[in-house]
Amino acid sequence: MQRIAILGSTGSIGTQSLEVVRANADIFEVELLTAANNWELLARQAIEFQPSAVIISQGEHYDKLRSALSNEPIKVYAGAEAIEQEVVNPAIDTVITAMVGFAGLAPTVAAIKAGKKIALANKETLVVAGELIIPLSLKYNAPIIPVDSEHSAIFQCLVGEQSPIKRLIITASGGALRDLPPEELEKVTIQQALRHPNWTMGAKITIDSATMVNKGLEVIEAKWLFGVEHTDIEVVIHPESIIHSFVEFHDGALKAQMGTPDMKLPIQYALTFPKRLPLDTAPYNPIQPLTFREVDERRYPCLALAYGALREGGTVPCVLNGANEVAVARFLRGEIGYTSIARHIERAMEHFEKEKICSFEQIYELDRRTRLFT
Ligand SMILES: NC(=O)C1=CN([C@@H]2O[C@H](COP(=O)(O)OP(=O)(O)OC[C@H]3O[C@@H](n4cnc5c(N)ncnc54)[C@H](OP(=O)(O)O)[C@@H]3O)[C@@H](O)[C@H]2O)C=CC1
Ligand SMILES: CC(=O)[C@@H](O)[C@H](O)COP(=O)(O)O
Ligand SMILES: [Mn+2]
Repeated sequence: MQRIAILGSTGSIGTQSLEVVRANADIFEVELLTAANNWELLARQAIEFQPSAVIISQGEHYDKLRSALSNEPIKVYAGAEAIEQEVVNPAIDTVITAMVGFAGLAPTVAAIKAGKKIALANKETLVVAGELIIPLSLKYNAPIIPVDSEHSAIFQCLVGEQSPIKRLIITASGGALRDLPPEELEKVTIQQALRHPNWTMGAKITIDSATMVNKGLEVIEAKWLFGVEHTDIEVVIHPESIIHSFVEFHDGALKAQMGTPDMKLPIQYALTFPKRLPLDTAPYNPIQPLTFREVDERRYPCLALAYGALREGGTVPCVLNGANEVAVARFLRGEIGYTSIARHIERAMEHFEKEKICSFEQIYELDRRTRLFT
C-alpha cells in the first residue's frame, strides 16, 4: 500500500489526485489532506478517504472543520506550520505537492528532509529554490518525480535512456489569449484570461498560462529537474496540447510523450513510476492535425523575463516568482490590467540586486520583501 499525503487536496491537482486514489484503492491510501480555506470540501474528502489527519492552513475555519469531522477518527489541525509538522509523519510514503505558489516551498523542504517521495506539482518550489532543493533531495534520498505535464513527459522520455540530453523543446498551448490581437490585450477581462483552451486548472496557473509566465517557470523547473542549461531549452507553441514536450539527443533523435490533455496521467505516473496503471482518459485521434507556432515575444513579454531571470540565476527567479504571484492576485481581484502583470515583474527584477543563493531563510526573506515592494 502506498500511503499518500496531498498538500492542497481541494485544488485542481489535489482533486484529480484523489480521483486517481479512488480508482486504485487497492494500491493507495490517504494519510494527510490539506487545504487553505475550503474546509467544506476538505471535510467531504476526509469523510470519504479517512486520512489520519487533515489540516486547514487558514485557522478561522478550524472550528467548522473540527465540528464537521466530530464523529470521525481524524485528527484536525490548523495553520501552515501544522503542514510542515504533519508531512514528516513516518506513516507517509509519498507527498503530492499540489499547493499553489511559494507557500508550497516550506512543506516540500520538510517532506524532503523526512526522505519522502515527492510527486512535485508545485513548480514554484523549484523556481525559487531549485539550487537548494535538488542537492537536498539527493542528501536525504527523497526522489522528486515531476507531475507538471511537460516535465512528466520529459521524465517519461528519459526512462531507460543512458544518453545525455542535447535539447529540450517544451510545448505551450499559448494560453487563453493566444488568438487575441495584441492591441486588445490591455483591456482583456479576467474571464477571458481564465478561459484556457485545453486545460481546466486553478486560477493562478491559468493566468500564468495566458501570460506564458507558466512556460517561463517551466523552463526554470526543467533546468533544475534535468540539469539542462537555458540555452538548450526551447519553447514552441503547440495549440492542441497533445505533445507534452520533446527531448532531443545528440544523434538527432527526438522523443516525445503524447496524450490527450488529462493531468490524471502525469499524477498517476508519478505515483506508480516505472509501472503504468490503466487510466480512463479520452482516446487520442491520430488523424487530428498537430500544429506548431513560434512564440511572439511582443505578445508574451513574460517569457523573455523568465529566461532573463534564469540566465541571471541566483535569487532573480525568486523575485520574478514573488512579483508574479502578487501581480496575478491583483489582476484576479480586478485591481490591475492584464498587461500590468509584466510591468510588475520587470520593476521588481530591476529593483532587487541579484544575490547568490545561500539558504532557505534568505529565500523566505527575499520573497517577503519582493511582495512588499511589488
Ligand atoms: N492545475 C493543473 O493542471 C496544474 C497545476 N500545476 C501546479 O500545481 C500546483 C497546484 O495548482 P492547482 O491545483 O491548479 O491550484 P489550485 O489553486 O486549484 O489549488 C491550490 C491548492 O492549494 C491550497 N492552497 C492555496 N494557497 C495555500 C496556502 N497559502 N497554504 C496552504 N494551501 C494553500 C488550496 O486550498 P483551497 O482550495 O482551500 O484554496 C488548494 O487546495 C501549482 O503550483 C501549479 O503550478 C502544474 C501543472 C498543471
Ligand atoms: C497541464 C500543465 O502542465 C500546465 O502547466 C499546462 O502546461 C499549462 O498550459 P500552457 O501550455 O498553456 O502553459
Ligand atoms: Mn505544465
